[in-house]
Amino acid sequence: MHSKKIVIDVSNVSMTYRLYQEKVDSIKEYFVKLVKQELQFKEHNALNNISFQVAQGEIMGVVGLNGAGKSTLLKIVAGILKPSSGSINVNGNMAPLIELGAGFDEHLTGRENIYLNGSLLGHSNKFMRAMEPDIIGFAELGHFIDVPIKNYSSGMKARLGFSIATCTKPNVLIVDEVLSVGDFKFQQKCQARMKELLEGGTTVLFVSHSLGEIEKICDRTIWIDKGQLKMIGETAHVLNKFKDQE
Ligand SMILES: Nc1ncnc2c1ncn2[C@@H]1O[C@H](COP(=O)(O)OP(=O)(O)OP(=O)(O)O)[C@@H](O)[C@H]1O
Repeated sequence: MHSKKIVIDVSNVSMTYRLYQEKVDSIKEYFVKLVKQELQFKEHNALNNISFQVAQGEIMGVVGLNGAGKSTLLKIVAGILKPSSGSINVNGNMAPLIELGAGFDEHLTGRENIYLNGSLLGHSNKFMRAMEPDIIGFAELGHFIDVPIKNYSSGMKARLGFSIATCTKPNVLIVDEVLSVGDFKFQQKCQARMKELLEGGTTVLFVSHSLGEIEKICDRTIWIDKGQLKMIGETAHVLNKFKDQE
């Protein structure tokens, strides 16, 4: 393990959210209170000094009870959230399969959003033009591809998001419960595509509540408990301890 290249390096990461206590009735009132520093908030420590490394080709699972901090951790690794302290280093091109379609513009059509989302993922227009037929075909949106996204169901949005995020073979995949996207037929397609991506050395960080799924695919697993890294190690061992605690 130690001789392998480190692809994900998380070092002393902490995350504190501010939970505002007061109810403000308008944006104006919010800004007035903000400027006067009258907004009361409580701080919530969602992650506390987390450090771990994932080596090239390793599939790392993340387990923990509701609210433990798993999604926060994934969003930080994916660069969607900035940690309050600590650092993250990711080596390689990453496809975050979390909050699928979060970067979509509701007023643009599915086809236009392919280009928008592609550029957010760092792809050129020319590249996205080449990928467009495959993306549209996989998402199975039919004529809806030229309809503004605001008319899509949440499943349709997620299908397009998944299709765009996986149109290239990334070497780092960040996955949050993505296998529950869409209906069961689409889930099977997602699983097949995930399997393809996993073959051939992709490094993965994978959050799931399905311990069976984690056991099936993860080499090592991290257990997050109330924002703390409770345990990291070989999957079967960590899952046994995790189940014992519940
Ligand atoms: N934007 C936010 N603002 C304030 N608090 C937040 C925010 N996002 C998450 N939290 C809080 O941080 C903690 C960790 O949340 P997170 O979503 O990371 O947990 P999780 O382990 O992914 O949970 P679940 O299994 O339920 O999805 C929770 O207590 C949650 O309420």
